[in-house]
Amino acid sequence: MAPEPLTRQQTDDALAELPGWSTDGDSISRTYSFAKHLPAAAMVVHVAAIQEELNHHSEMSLGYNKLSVTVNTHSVGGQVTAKDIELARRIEEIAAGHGAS
Ligand SMILES: C[C@H](O)[C@H](O)[C@H]1CNC2=NC(N)=NC(=O)C2=N1
Repeated sequence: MAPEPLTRQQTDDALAELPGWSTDGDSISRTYSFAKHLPAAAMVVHVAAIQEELNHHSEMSLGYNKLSVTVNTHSVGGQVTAKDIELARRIEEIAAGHGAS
């Protein structure tokens, strides 16, 4: 069953518990910074593994020492759902271990 889209208020409330994450109303995103490139690249692989586990996938953009993650739920036409919040929480759990800030 497709997840229900969150209201903007529900999204804002959820993001209040996820510092650094923001929304434009259509997706949620965060950019992480690293001391150098390889830790950023390693986090991409770790996030990809989590995404496969959840069967929910973000857009990731890797720079020299930055990783940007943006996610919404395709199955409801590109809106924010609890699946996106769950993925963000899971990414937050591993971020510090990769030296991300
Ligand atoms: C068939 C498969 O379950 C779907 O395509 C999954 C895969 N990953 C997904 N990721 C995201 N972000 N939204 C989806 O609706 C989605 N659906």
